[in-house]
Amino acid sequence: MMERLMHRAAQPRPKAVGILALELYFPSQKVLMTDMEAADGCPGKYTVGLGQEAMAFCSDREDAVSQALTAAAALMDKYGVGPWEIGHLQVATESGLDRSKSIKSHLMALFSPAAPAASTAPAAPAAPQPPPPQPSAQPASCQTNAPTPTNPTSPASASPATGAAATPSSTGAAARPPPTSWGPPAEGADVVHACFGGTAALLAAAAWVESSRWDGRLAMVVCADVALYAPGSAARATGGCGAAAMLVGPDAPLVLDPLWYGTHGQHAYDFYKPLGSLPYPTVDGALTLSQYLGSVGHCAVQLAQRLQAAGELQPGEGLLPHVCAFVGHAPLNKLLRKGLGRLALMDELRRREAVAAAAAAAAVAGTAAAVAGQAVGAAAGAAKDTRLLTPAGPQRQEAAEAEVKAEEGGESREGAALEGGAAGEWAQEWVQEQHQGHPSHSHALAPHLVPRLELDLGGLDEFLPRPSAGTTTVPMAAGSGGGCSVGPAAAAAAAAAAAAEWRLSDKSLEGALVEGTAALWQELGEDAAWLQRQLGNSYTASVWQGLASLVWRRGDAGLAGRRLLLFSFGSGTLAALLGFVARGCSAGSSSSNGSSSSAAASNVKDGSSGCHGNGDGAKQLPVAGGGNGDGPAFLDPGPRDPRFTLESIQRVLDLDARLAARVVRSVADFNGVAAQVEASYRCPLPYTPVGDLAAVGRGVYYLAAVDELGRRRYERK
Ligand SMILES: CC(=O)CC(=O)SCCNC(=O)CCNC(=O)[C@H](O)C(C)(C)COP(=O)(O)OP(=O)(O)OC[C@H]1O[C@@H](n2cnc3c(N)ncnc32)[C@H](O)[C@@H]1OP(=O)(O)O
Repeated sequence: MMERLMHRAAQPRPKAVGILALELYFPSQKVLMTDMEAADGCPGKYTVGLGQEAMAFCSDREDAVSQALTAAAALMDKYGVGPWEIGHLQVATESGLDRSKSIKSHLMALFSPAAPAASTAPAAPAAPQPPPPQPSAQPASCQTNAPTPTNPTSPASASPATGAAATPSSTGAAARPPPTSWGPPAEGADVVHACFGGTAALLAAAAWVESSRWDGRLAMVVCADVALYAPGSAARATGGCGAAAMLVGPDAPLVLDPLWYGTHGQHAYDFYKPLGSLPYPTVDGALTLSQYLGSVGHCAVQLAQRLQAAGELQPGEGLLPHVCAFVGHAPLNKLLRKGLGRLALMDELRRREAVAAAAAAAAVAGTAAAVAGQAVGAAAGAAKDTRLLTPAGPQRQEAAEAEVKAEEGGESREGAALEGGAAGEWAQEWVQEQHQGHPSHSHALAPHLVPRLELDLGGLDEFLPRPSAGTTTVPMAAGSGGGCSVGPAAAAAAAAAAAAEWRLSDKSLEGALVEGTAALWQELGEDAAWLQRQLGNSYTASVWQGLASLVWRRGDAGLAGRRLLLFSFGSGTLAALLGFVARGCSAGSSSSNGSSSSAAASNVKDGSSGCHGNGDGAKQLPVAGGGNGDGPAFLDPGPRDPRFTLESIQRVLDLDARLAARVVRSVADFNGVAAQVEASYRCPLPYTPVGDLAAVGRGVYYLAAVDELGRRRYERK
């Protein structure tokens, strides 16, 4: 037994684990924000103030279960993936309908070896138990029905599942033949943590693929939610709904970079769903916003520290010049823009810290040589790569002078020692593997994106290092006044935490950051936010809708070889900044920077590669970062399964057509449908949904009935 385990441990581990395939589902109906503004008498508030265009909504025919079923089934259809290929299934939601029975258990109907499910009817019932007590008053829109037959097959469920939402094998690839025996993906379960659940599920799926328990199959992650807020509440216009399904496995076109990972967790009652008979959350709107933006800061600090410990980021170097896109959880578009502004602020803080630390060290050493060397080196690196928020006045002058001096002195940051630090040896291995032996990845990758910005950052200097070593006075969080004396390590941690939340409630700084990063937003944020603006919030699925939007708009040519930064947030609070590296088939990114590698070229002559269609069989390497010339090359041949490439994801998404097919409903219609959904939470059993089936597209799962024992039956149209 031990030998067998050791043998498995010695086998090569899966590489480049990440997202292989991505599919979305959003319902066919939407309400326009301009119409909601007119109805609420607040022109401009939802379109300009929140930055939204439209909100997707659904009737009581659809819920988190039906949407999860639709997205998962459509993914398998369109990518030609057989149920036997999936060995692990995670589901994320915050719109659960049952406190015990998981959504995953409903999805298992798709993995029956006997037959794929067109209907998810419950099996023959056990001896009926007395139904739980129900509210005596039956809402006007409730409809009772006769007890549901035990194993019904409706005409709809017998029809093939095709249509707008699910076109079988859109990638043109057939599912691999089933093995003689296979088991359903029993591993994995529902994950609940507000909107962060999808990311937690994705990380768990990736961890399974990377673990010694991996059986060689793929993992699937499904995120589904309905965001509906109480009528008349400030949050009403920030609803939405939808689902995302992803396949996770090795040799992915969107690789989860284990180094690019910064997290934050905190207890807060900003948004939650206490037990009750309504679908609405309890929201402290202002607190949700500060939790979100504070989490951006905390995650950025953590991520930068991790990268610096692994030698991937120099002191003073910012995160944003290393990424080609920013994708975020999007309750409202304006918040995403503020999030990007906050990231830019964190980069600026790092830059100033490095300048101040070097100056403090030089002051302590008291030598002119130290001033010329360390201070100038750090300042120059920072000034060169992180000009997101160019300081005003004397500091700007100082930074500019330092940059010039460094360039004159031929300072090279490539020579910086690689620190193992907390990231440890595995991190260095990853760096070596991915970056062809270049330990540092510190080129200014996207300096052309960096805007000049005049900002009053008064008070920021309080956070910067002082010449004295040892005991330090740590400034407290914004506006709190005095500080306290602590040791250096604790001081550093406290200063980092305080910096992450620096002037969080300052609306004028917030506005200035949004304005100052307007051009950066167009470059990094707009492509991902494009879809989210048109759908509204769909909680766990939101951030993956952003990723889909980015792939749809940029495709292989605009993403291959580049890194994107994804911010996931869930109230309560958990958050993460994650880096993905896009691996493509096109030579676009490499031809723009002129880099190639014969070693990598020989790797792709393998006929099984998903990236062999570029003429001479010798694929040019994509390059990390913005592709402006001198970034280190990734040493891999790109995705290997032709079903799973950036191009196939883009083709499957087909977002223009799907968005165009949606139907605009009036605010009155939306309110009527939402009232039915609310009523369905209080209806006695058995219950038949009242929502119009004509609004359910072909290939879409819907709720057919709820029986007298509360068992829900879904069918596919
Ligand atoms: C829910 C999750 O998914 C988890 C999270 O991420 S939590 C983070 C986001 N929180 C939520 O989505 C909670 C649900 N939503 C809400 O509670 C509320 O919609 C909200 C708190 C986001 C806003 O509610 P509000 O108090 O009515 O908004 P209010 O602050 O008055 O106006 C919003 C913006 O529109 C602007 N605005 C207001 N009226 C305007 C008008 N007529 N024209 C143009 N702009 C206008 C305001 O100036 C404000 O802009 P800034 O924030 O940039 O200053």
